[in-house]
Amino acid sequence: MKKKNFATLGLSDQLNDALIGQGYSEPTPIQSEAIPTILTGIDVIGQAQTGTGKTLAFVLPLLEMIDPGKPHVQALIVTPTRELAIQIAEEVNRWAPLKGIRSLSAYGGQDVERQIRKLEGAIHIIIATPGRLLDHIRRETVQLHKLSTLVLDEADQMLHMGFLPEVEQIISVTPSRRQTLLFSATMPQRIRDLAKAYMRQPVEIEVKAKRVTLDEIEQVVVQTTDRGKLDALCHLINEEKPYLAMIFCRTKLRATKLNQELAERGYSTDELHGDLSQAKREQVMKRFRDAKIQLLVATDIAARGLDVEGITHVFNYDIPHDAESYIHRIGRTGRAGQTGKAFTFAAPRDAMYLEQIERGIKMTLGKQGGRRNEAVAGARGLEAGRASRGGRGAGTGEREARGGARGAAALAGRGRGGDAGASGRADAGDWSGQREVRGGARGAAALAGRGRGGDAGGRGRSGAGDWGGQREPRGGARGAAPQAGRGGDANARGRAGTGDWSGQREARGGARGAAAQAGRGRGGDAGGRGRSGAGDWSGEREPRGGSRGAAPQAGRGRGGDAGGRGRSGAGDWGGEREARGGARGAAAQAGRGGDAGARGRSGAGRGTAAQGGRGNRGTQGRGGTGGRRRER
Ligand SMILES: Nc1ncnc2c1ncn2[C@@H]1O[C@H](COP(=O)(O)OP(=O)(O)OP(=O)(O)O)[C@@H](O)[C@H]1O
Repeated sequence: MKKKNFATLGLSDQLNDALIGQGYSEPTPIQSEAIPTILTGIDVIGQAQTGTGKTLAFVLPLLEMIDPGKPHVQALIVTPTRELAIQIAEEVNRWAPLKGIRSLSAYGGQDVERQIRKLEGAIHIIIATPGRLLDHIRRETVQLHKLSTLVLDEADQMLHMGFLPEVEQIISVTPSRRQTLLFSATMPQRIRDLAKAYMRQPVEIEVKAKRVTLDEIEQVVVQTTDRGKLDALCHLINEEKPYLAMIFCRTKLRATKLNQELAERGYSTDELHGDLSQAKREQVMKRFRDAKIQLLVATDIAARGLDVEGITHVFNYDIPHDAESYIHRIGRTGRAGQTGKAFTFAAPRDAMYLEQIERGIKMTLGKQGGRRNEAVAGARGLEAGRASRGGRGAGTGEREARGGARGAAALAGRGRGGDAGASGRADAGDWSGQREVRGGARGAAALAGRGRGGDAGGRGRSGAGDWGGQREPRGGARGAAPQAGRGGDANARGRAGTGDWSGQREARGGARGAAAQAGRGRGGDAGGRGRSGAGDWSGEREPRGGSRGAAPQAGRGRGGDAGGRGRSGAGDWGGEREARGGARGAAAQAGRGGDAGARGRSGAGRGTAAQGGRGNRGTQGRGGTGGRRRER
């Protein structure tokens, strides 16, 4: 069977080639279903889980349908927040110039005059928040009477009370024969019914999943008290050591206060909410995206749509008041096939909300006392392993070997990737950790075999993670594989060198930089090479972030885009204790890309150290896989 790519969905070779070049060799399920339907010109309500590629599902057909020869606004994308408008505008701008399409983003807090000046040339597509768009409509600086397609992203929120009047005003100045597209991860029935009043016989595309939330996100409720919350949060942060984390609060005031408290305790943190100036909002988002801050304390303003690579954890410091908010908040992690963890703090008086959330997501969440219940988590991992029959997980851990073999099996062999015709295979992660070797072989398999990497016909290979950690070598071989095999686009190779390390103390992040983005490639764009040398270092205490600098952007380009290579050297380092995160970089995104006919390969992380060779039998181990609010 011919492998699906974007051209088989009806997109031009030009866009298809560019997508492949950027590591998007295979459409996600929502893209496969929505793109051809949208191209026929009919109305669509599209629903799929968070982080599954809905943005490109509507952006790509829009770009295909716009005629750059016609000097008027043909497509409009409306989003609930400025951050989302900026993010989508960036996505549009990645591809629009290829087709000679000009776009404009219009959102509050930005200089109107500047926007108006930009509007003087022909603009084909506008990405906007409702308030600012209405401002332009009133000033008659934007005319929508020839609009062909209107997209409401996060449609359920846009049609909720807070936005509905503005959306109706916008709709009233567009042609009635326009195409209307609605997308969201959540679409309550009452909103669907309401939406139909603004649509013409819409086709409803819903990518069915077993659950509404992603399996890739481990969800835990932390039972606490209002007074105990801050300590419980800090305890979890210290224990979990997120790479990037989002912490959600109910109000702007509470977000500011929590941010201050965390800063006083020495955390790398900042806040995001609607009381900040636009310049500050943009600066915070940039610093967070660049991993210059580890924690982002936010209100629900940041709950929807934001796609920031590297968010490993979401903390609901204040419990969300409905299931939709919960789904979107936790959906900031576990995106595009990665794994993540979501902790929700619940005080006794939050019981009602918790019930509501559990009803909404149709599952009962695991509960913990103030401290994580190690045994429960450990057992869960093993259970998952058994159930999925992925690889094998030999765990001989003794205490708190939490998560243990989980990766080794949980998702092994499973993948999104590794689709039809491909073999999905992941070796197990052997480990014999003794204390808190948490995360263990996780990387070794967690996603290995999963897929995106090493898609049908391609190879996704990742070393296994053999290691015998002794004290808190957490994260261990994780990098060695998590996304390994992911990349390596058509005809390209996504390769990441290994992460050699012999960490000693808190050498956290380890070789991570060396590869974090390695092979990933924004860097080595079409025809080019993204290469970065290794990051040698031998930090001893808290050399956190490791060789990160050495490579962060290395090979970034989704792996070495079409025809190019994304390569990153290894990160050698020798820390001593808590060499956490270990070889992670060595592969974290390594190989991202590696699709059709390509190879995504990631070297292993040789662990020579005190903490055990976390690294992997790796080089060869095959993981593989075959393959309601207003804008604030
Ligand atoms: N075909 C693809 N192959 C690989 N990665 C993809 C593909 N399509 C999208 N992605 C990536 O997946 C990530 C999530 O996509 P996107 O932000 O569109 O998710 P979403 O479904 O809109 O999520 P949310 O519901 O949270 O808004 C992005 O980083 C995007 O670049």
